[in-house]
Amino acid sequence: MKLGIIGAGNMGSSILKGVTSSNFLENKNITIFDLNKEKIQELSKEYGVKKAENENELAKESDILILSVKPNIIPKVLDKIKDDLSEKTIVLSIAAGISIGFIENIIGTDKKVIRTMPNTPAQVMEGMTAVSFNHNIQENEKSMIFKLLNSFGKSIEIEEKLMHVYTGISGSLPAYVYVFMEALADGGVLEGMPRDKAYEIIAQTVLGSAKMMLETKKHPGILKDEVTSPGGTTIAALKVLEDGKFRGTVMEAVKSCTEKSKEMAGE
Ligand SMILES: NC(=O)C1=CN([C@@H]2O[C@H](COP(=O)(O)OP(=O)(O)OC[C@H]3O[C@@H](n4cnc5c(N)ncnc54)[C@H](OP(=O)(O)O)[C@@H]3O)[C@@H](O)[C@H]2O)C=CC1
Ligand SMILES: O=C(O)[C@@H]1CCC=N1
Repeated sequence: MKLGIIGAGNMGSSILKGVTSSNFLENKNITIFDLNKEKIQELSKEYGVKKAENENELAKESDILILSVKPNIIPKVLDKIKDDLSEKTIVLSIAAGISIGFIENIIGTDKKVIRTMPNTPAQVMEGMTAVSFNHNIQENEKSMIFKLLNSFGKSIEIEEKLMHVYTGISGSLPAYVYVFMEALADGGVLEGMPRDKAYEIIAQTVLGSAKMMLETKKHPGILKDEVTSPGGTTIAALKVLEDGKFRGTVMEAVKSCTEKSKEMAGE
């Protein structure tokens, strides 16, 4: 099985890092292509993967071809490679706001097309990826794709129409979490905590909080109540967050992200 990755930017290289750290397939069976020759030279050396000379060469030799270029570049890439794809090639897009139908319109409805929405924690094998399949994907191919996606984290099949909101609660979420963590560190610095210590403390606390929710399966409200002593420190902080419309602001952010994804798709 040969895996090709077109576009080795933030997300493409995160997937590359995750897949090569797993035992999904041997690194020599992975080939990458990016317009930036220096970047692919470095990545191919770092991960022991092959590099293609161009998109066409990669499309011809890949069984699964991951498209990880910006959404506005997708039509150009598809146009270029459409004659290099066989009916067996699985084209897997990670582009925000690019539908399965849009891809089929360019390469043909007889082709195998998968739409996904991963996230950058893939590079530490803690990614979360949503997936929707077109009707040409067989059950055994679905299993293989889940193995691929699970090699760098977890994955879930969703209805394609939910991809927009999924982007709002997962694809883009790492950025909101990092802004929250940076703001927490600023608060710590304001109160005299050295910044490097603050980042370490906050990252471990966010990791532990997420792990607790996954492992205990308790409602987040219950986990919150377990931290919140009557008349204590936590409720004093939560009151400030509520006064600042924390929850409403987060909900608006998810809505705005979802709407942007729909706008990019022309919906
Ligand atoms: N970043 C993220 O967290 C996530 C991104 N995505 C999706 O992933 C895709 C890529 O995003 P991201 O990695 O952030 O973007 P980047 O700009 O970091 O990466 C895209 C890469 O593709 C290269 N490129 C441009 N044209 C071509 C081409 N014709 N052939 C090969 N490579 C090309 C770019 O080179 P150059 O810079 O020289 O143009 C760049 O290195 C997008 O569609 C986005 O919606 C999905 C989930 C999460
Ligand atoms: O910001 C973006 O458009 C991409 C999609 C999800 C995360 N990054």
